[in-house]
Amino acid sequence: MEIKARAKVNLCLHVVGQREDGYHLLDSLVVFADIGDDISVEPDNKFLLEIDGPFAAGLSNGSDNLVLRAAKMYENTCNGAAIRLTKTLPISSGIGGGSADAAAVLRAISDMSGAPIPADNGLSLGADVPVCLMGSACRMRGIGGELTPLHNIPTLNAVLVNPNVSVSTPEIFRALDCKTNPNIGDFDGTNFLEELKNTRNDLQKTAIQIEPIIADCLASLMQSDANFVRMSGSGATCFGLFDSASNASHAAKIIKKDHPEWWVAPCVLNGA
Ligand SMILES: C[C@](O)(CO)[C@H](O)COP(=O)(O)OP(=O)(O)OC[C@H]1O[C@@H](n2ccc(N)nc2=O)[C@H](O)[C@@H]1O
Ligand SMILES: Nc1ncnc2c1ncn2[C@@H]1O[C@H](COP(=O)(O)OP(=O)(O)OP(=O)(O)O)[C@@H](O)[C@H]1O
Repeated sequence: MEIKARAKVNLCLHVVGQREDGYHLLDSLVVFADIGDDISVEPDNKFLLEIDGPFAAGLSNGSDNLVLRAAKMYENTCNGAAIRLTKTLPISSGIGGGSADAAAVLRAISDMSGAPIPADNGLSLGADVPVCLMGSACRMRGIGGELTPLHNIPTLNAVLVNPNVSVSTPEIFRALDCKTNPNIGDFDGTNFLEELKNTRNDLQKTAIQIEPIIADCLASLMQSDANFVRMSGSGATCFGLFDSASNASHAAKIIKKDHPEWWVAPCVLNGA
């Protein structure tokens, strides 16, 4: 079974509170790209993981890999699975690569073996796993597990830019100076870009303080005539939105030419 573990983009991410256990309460609009990691899953008598692809070197195939942690949630309901992960998304980059991989494996083993998806929808593996299991535009609240589907978000031509710098999600949350920001408010998508401009990524300022190169990514997207730019998740990946696929592709070529060491990916967000 072959599955695409699609990149997640937080169009906005408001930090609206903090629980006693330290986890933050979020209010986020999440969409998915048509690009991601590739995963193949076949039945086996034990759980095995092989990794290849451009970002394979940053990961071990040991028991800490989210793919194996997801697979082992089926230890009592499935004999095993041989899994291949082709890692094309940068690691610790704010586009949920690890969570998308985990969600894809939860789905694949459930389909393959008939075992039900775990009751917490993978939340114990990572706050982004439930939204990645949903795999379509959602408003995400709570610590990540409260999901409401969104039907009025348009299909978006985008460019994702990562400066090849890993960002630690806990470090960014810890360094926030305000953890009680306002919620998103009403968002029905009828005047999408205008409504989006009234939202925020409350992690962006802190992420730029820790990794100033994120500001360069945002600036390069602005200079290539994006209609809107912002950082996704805890960074460092930034996205720009464009009028057309050809404008996005043109912008991606220019940014890559100026910054050959960056990961630059034109894509479609919230496509069919
Ligand atoms: C920033 C987001 O990507 C937004 O979509 C997610 O909230 C993070 O999702 P994730 O990487 O799957 O996060 P996890 O692996 O569950 O958490 C990593 C760390 O981020 C912090 N964390 C995460 C989610 C959350 N709601 N509050 C937090 O404070 C915690 O310190 C946690 O130990
Ligand atoms: N299969 C995997 N793919 C990516 N990262 C993994 C995987 N398994 C474990 N990890 C670990 O999980 C951590 C975060 O990975 P991930 O790439 O999902 O971060 P992220 O893109 O910042 O996600 P988010 O947007 O959810 O914060 C890293 O420390 C990484 O080493």
